[in-house]
Amino acid sequence: MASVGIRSLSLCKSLDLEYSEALCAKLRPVKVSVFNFTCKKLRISGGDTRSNFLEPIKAMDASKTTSDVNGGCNAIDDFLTTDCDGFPGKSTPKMSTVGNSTNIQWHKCSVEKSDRQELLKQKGCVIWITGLSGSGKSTLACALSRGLHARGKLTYILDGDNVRHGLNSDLSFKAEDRAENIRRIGEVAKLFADAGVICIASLISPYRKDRDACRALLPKGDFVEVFMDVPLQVCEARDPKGLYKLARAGKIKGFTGIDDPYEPPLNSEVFFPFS
Ligand SMILES: Nc1ncnc2c1ncn2[C@@H]1O[C@H](COP(=O)(O)OS(=O)(=O)O)[C@@H](OP(=O)(O)O)[C@H]1O
Ligand SMILES: Nc1ncnc2c1ncn2[C@@H]1O[C@H](COP(=O)(O)OP(=O)(O)O)[C@@H](O)[C@H]1O
Repeated sequence: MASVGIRSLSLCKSLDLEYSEALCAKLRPVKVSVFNFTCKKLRISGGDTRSNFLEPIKAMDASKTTSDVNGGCNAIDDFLTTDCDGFPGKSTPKMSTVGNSTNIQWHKCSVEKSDRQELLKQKGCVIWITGLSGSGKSTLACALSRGLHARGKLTYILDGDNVRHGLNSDLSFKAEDRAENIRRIGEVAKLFADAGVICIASLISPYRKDRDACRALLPKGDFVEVFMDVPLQVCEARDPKGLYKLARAGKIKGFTGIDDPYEPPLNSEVFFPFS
């Protein structure tokens, strides 16, 4: 009989998600609350949202001729990008070097994360599900997404297997490629959270250092690590894709849990122990 452990779920007050998937019937239902967000005033409302939204743009466009002489930073530009620092005639832009990218500049927009969160009435965050192949990561991710969707919350799943079909199709399973896989997914997850979306990342992410680096990308409290603490023997007995069998037969090299390490989290916010 499996049981559910929760180390800390203090993130949520306003919405409780009862996790009780049919597939996970053996698990005791767990209240997962991640979304404590008090909605402030909404700026866009009413049935005719689209045309209301355009009114201020039209009004500002009418004043375009007078402000156009002003370094190309006219009223409509102001509305779309209040920050005109990048335009000629304005303050000297501050250039940076990040990794191999030189002479780059962060462009700030007046529509910020908080505005998007207000619009969506939720808090953008990352729920990071880690565990061995076959531990139930995808099942939990999907159940969580379905439960939140039913409650009007916008979610998006970044599943390791799926992302490897596109963005990360150039990566193998050797250690440095796994690290790059996790780094990229961490960065994408951060963008989703910045968009105000509840991003559910579901990937083995076997190395602690890589997961911790993803955590460090987000403000404190916005990264919720969920550990599927299911023993190798259980995952191997499930073996839904037959990969453990192939790994044991030596047909897959470097398979997590068999001949590649899995480093369990030391302090995950949520864990699902199997007993
Ligand atoms: N060598 C090796 N080790 C582990 N897993 C392997 C391997 N080769 C292929 N697979 C399949 O790839 C899925 C894991 O991809 P991830 O992107 O989540 O892995 S990782 O985070 O980069 O370690 C994983 O899917 P899940 O079972 O959903 O975890 C496996 O089906
Ligand atoms: N709580 C659970 N109890 C029993 N079986 C489960 C549970 N969660 C998932 N499974 C089954 O285990 C297998 C692996 O689940 P999956 O979600 O694909 O794991 P992962 O994404 O970690 O590889 C699937 O056959 C799934 O139906």
